[in-house]
Amino acid sequence: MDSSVINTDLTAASTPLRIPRPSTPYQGDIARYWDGEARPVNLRLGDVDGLYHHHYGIGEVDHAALGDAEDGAGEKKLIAELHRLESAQAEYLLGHLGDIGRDDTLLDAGCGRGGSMVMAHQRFGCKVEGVTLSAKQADFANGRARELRIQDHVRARVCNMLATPFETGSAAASWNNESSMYVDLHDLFAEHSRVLAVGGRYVTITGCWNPRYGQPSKWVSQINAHFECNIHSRREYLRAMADNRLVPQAVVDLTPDTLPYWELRATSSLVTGIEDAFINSYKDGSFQYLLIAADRV
Ligand SMILES: C[S@@+](CC[C@H](N)C(=O)[O-])C[C@H]1O[C@@H](n2cnc3c(N)ncnc32)[C@H](O)[C@@H]1O
Ligand SMILES: CC(C)=CCC/C(C)=C/COP(=O)(O)OP(=O)(O)O
Ligand SMILES: [Mg+2]
Repeated sequence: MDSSVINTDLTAASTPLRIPRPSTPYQGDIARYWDGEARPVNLRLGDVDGLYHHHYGIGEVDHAALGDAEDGAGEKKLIAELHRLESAQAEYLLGHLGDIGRDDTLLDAGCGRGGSMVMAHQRFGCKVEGVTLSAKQADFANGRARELRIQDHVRARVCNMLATPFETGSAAASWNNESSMYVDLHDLFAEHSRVLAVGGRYVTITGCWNPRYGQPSKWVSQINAHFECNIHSRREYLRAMADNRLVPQAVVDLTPDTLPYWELRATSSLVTGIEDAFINSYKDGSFQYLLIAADRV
């Protein structure tokens, strides 16, 4: 059997999905990275309500909801608060997808453990197709969909987001939530542009380096090394979109909105060591947390 072939029948949810080989050695590294990922900062937050995210939070911290962090109850409240901010980030992204109907199909490019896919289905009642390089993540996301009995609407598959099996023009909207720093942006937006219907909406929330700073700062380099990713500049996003029939309708600098999340996270027992790089680079202006929503024209 050719293991590079992917099942392209989108209606056959119960058909076992054959796992494609990663296209490049780098993608093999990224698949292994996410297959092996089990950080408490992600799993314990997901355990709060069963929505498992691999992105960061936005919004004001509700200090009244936080107890004394020294005792166990305080730690639990802090985890719930970090999770609330991460879910608020996903809701904010979904709020930029436009009018989505129950019969529409959405694409989550780099879907992780599927938290945003579940939220999208719960919000719009539509189908959501996700792709990730990690078989462990896809299994996890599909397991959650089965537990929620929404497996006929929410499905993750192991697939390269630069070459998906989805039909041309089949998606009403698509997004990357903190997953575009693993791919070439021209290749990425060419594929979104192909899969999106004309008039469809593309949204990304991403960290990008700020061309006004000059070059990627040492903090940005540290984040790249930590996650084995390649953070692009804001300019690259806008240029690659323009080259692929994606016309920005909203560009929102979420940097001030994500800083409270990081400052709270830095006080928790779940720190991973990357907190200072985010806080310092957001504060020195070398790095930005951005939402871009674009129309496929
Ligand atoms: C930081 S996680 C974000 C997960 C998810 N978007 C979320 O918000 O929870 C990055 C994701 O991008 C995926 N990814 C990276 N490169 C990819 C590629 N070429 N094709 C498909 N998925 C990819 C990883 O497998 C991982 O699921
Ligand atoms: C904004 C940028 C540059 C993001 C890089 C991509 C990334 C690893 C996101 C968070 O994943 P995670 O939730 O698994 O990370 P953590 O364990 O730090 O919470
Ligand atoms: Mg996380």
